[in-house]
Amino acid sequence: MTSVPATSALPSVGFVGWRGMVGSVLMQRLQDEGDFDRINPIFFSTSAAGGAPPSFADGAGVLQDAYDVETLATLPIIVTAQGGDYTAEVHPRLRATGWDGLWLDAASTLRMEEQSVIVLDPVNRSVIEAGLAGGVRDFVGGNCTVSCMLMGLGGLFRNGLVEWGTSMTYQAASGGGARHMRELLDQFGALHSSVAVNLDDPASAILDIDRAILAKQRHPSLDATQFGVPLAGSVIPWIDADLGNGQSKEEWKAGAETNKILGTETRIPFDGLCVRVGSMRSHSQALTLKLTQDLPVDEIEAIIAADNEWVRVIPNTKVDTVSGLTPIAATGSLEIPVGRIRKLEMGPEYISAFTVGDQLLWGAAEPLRRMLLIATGNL
Ligand SMILES: NC(=O)C1=CN([C@@H]2O[C@H](COP(=O)(O)OP(=O)(O)OC[C@H]3O[C@@H](n4cnc5c(N)ncnc54)[C@H](OP(=O)(O)O)[C@@H]3O)[C@@H](O)[C@H]2O)C=CC1
Ligand SMILES: N[C@@H](CC(=O)OP(=O)(O)O)C(=O)O
Repeated sequence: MTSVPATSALPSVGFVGWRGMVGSVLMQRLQDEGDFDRINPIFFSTSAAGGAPPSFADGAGVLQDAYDVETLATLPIIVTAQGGDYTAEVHPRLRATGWDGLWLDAASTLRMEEQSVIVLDPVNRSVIEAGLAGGVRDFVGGNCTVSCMLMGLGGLFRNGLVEWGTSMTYQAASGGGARHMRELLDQFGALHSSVAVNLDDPASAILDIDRAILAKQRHPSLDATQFGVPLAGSVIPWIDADLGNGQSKEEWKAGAETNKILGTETRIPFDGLCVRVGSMRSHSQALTLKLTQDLPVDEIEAIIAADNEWVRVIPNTKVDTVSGLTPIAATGSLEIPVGRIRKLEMGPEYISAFTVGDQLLWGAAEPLRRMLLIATGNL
């Protein structure tokens, strides 16, 4: 066991996975909001124990070994964005030592365990409070697509207005992590390079360019290690594991997690298709909802807009939609735009909606950051 510097009266919080995609965004949010002034951070690493702490953490000690459960067990709170394999390996060993600290996690491993709560406090603060009061010690961020959807459309769900729903997602490369983003950019670069000369010549034939791009996309030299197949200039209509029943795990999470977060007594059927697209960051989704009532569109919009301070209803016009309802518009912002709200031909209770959310903010880092604040009495 390594001794952890106990330099302050502030609660000590161990951070694992702070340099990954979710971890980096979490670190940025903690800095932006001055949250490091409220805690004593201890940084862990799975790959560089003994190394220098991150440059933003003034006075923090050297990196601790993220697999050393004795050291982890000295802390009252651990926040991890390291990933599911890490959680599966370390969490049971740590609990087996008798540790009863709070484990805050971005990975899906523990989400559906009976003794865990999925955190999204603007939507389920009461579930979180009940969990804390009832002795729950594992608090897990939800699936990014589910959390962003509920931040946008929670008003309809929480008012009992959704009979069932289906979502068709357009999920960004960053959903896979830091290495996936790099791979997508490398692919774009390689594709561009393969036709750069022709592109510079306005007289070149577009079909020649098209053929050359397709040849490059299909060529084994185009690195697709992370996604398995090329994503640049394509889409991949499968995300996460194959459950063997025709459904992907990402699709299963939509129904399972939505209902767990909401704490529904009667399950709301929610299902759809999850698709990886070549956007960099922010997940989009097109929704069809069957409402329990025939409400006018302006009333539906008002219910959505009133649910929390981050949701923004985008008027259903072309000009507002193309400027305000895209990953480029949503990225880097905590605002969740919801638009394309209209009645569908199937009947007056059927509506469409489209929403985009920065899946690294409300979809991952922000619910964990806020749970840390709740746990330390700061929210
Ligand atoms: N990406 C997303 O949108 C979302 C992810 N999640 C979940 O959060 C967890 C973490 O995901 P994510 O942050 O995307 O994963 P990343 O792959 O970006 O990071 C995970 C770990 O990989 C290690 N790593 C190795 N090489 C690199 C590198 N070049 N750059 C950065 N880190 C590297 C780091 O560990 P070390 O420093 O110890 O070497 C890091 O903590 C997963 O369980 C994921 O399912 C949840 C919601 C959304
Ligand atoms: N699966 C999501 C990101 C993610 O990590 O989800 P989860 O935390 O549910 O495994 C995506 O690839 O876009």
